[in-house]
Amino acid sequence: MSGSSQHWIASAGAPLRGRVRVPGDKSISHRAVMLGALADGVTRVSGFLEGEDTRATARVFEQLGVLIETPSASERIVHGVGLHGLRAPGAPLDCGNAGTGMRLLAGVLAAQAFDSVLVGDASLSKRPMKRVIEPLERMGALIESHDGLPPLQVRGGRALHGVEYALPVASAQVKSAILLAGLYAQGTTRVVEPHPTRDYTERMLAAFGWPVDFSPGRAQLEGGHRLRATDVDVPADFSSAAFFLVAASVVPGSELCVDAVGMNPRRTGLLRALRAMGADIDVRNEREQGGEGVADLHVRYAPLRGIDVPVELVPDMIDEFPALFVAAACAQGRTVVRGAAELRVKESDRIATMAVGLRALGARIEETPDGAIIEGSTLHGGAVDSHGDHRIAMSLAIAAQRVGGPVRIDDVANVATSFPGFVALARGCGFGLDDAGEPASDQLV
Ligand SMILES: O=C(O)C1=C[C@@H](OP(=O)(O)O)[C@@H](O)[C@H](O)C1
Ligand SMILES: C=C(OP(=O)(O)O)C(=O)O
Repeated sequence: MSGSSQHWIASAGAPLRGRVRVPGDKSISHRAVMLGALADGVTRVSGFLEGEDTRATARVFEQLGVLIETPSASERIVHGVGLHGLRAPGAPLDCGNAGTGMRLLAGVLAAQAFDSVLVGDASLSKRPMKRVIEPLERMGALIESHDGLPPLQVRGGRALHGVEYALPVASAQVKSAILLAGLYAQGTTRVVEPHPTRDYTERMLAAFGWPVDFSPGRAQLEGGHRLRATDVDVPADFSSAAFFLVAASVVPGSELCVDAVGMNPRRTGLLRALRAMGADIDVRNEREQGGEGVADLHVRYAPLRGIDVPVELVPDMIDEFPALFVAAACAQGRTVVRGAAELRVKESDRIATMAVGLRALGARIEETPDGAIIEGSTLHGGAVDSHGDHRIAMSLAIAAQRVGGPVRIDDVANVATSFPGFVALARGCGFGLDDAGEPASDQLV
């Protein structure tokens, strides 16, 4: 996807107003397809994210012999084949741009009777996979890679055994890969994390009837049970809501409500950080949806001030740093981010791409190995590149709402991986944002 010629022209629009509903949670959508496929019975998923990442995961399970129906947009009916019912694929399994897809699938496939190959796009092909290969091999798996990078050749027919594994980095993807392999392992699989991470795999396994013992920072299960199909109602993705929370906080005169957002505490670190910066965000109408807390987030413009982002918040807002960097650039004073080296191995090196992008718009920002120091600045127009990273593209579009002149944002097609419909939703509430689309072939020189 990286290198697409699709670009946006963004500029300050109107104050942001109205109510928006962002698409379904990406993490939960991936897992709903995976567990639905491995369950006995039929799982109906509503609120499924129609993003390229989650569609890639659904296609992979179709290649593995699972029937997945799409009765309407954002709905899937997954005809589970049971834990041992997947079929050998006839071709490599393409995870697209999704680290979550590839890493969790590595855990599932390591335990199958057949060989498989996991591939991804140019960005995913540069992302570290040793972090899943190492613990899975300790469980008895055999996975070949290109020095820790995809493609992954996952060998089948291996008998797995449980392990106790202390994660070197806080990663829900690695934790989940180990737990999914643990479903097939002899004995107990136990994972301990350096900081608690999102617990969707644990919660969803429990909802599918698998006994899991978990609390923040640890999870444990035994092999040898069954998953029983259950319906999954996916809440709106906090990470997608984040762009609107920051945009309305930094555009004077804004007042916006983001409806029915998933509020899992392992996801809402940005809310705590923005409030510490002085943001005016009310959490209203808290309720449950499909076993997850959701709420309507009412946000009004407020002048922000810089903060030292507490290191313990980092895993709870890991995907929200590009947006936080924009809030920091629009704030009064200095914001310091540390303990976030993981940002360097996402869809792009998010510290470097945001530093280059914001600097091109006049921000004063200094990279550090594990974060950045950002001074509140007056932003101006310019040309920036998202490097094919969806969260960078959307964050720079927010920054553009605060500038005098237009901002050209290149390489934005990847936004469809996590947030299809972003441009229309953003324009609908006041963003100045034009989707310039792919140039016609006769315009290409
Ligand atoms: O488990 C998940 O669904 C995810 C975990 C996080 O990755 P890491 O596990 O690499 O931190 C996050 O960045 C990603 O967008 C989704
Ligand atoms: C890092 C992300 O996703 P993934 O790891 O699944 O590619 C993200 O969506 O910001």
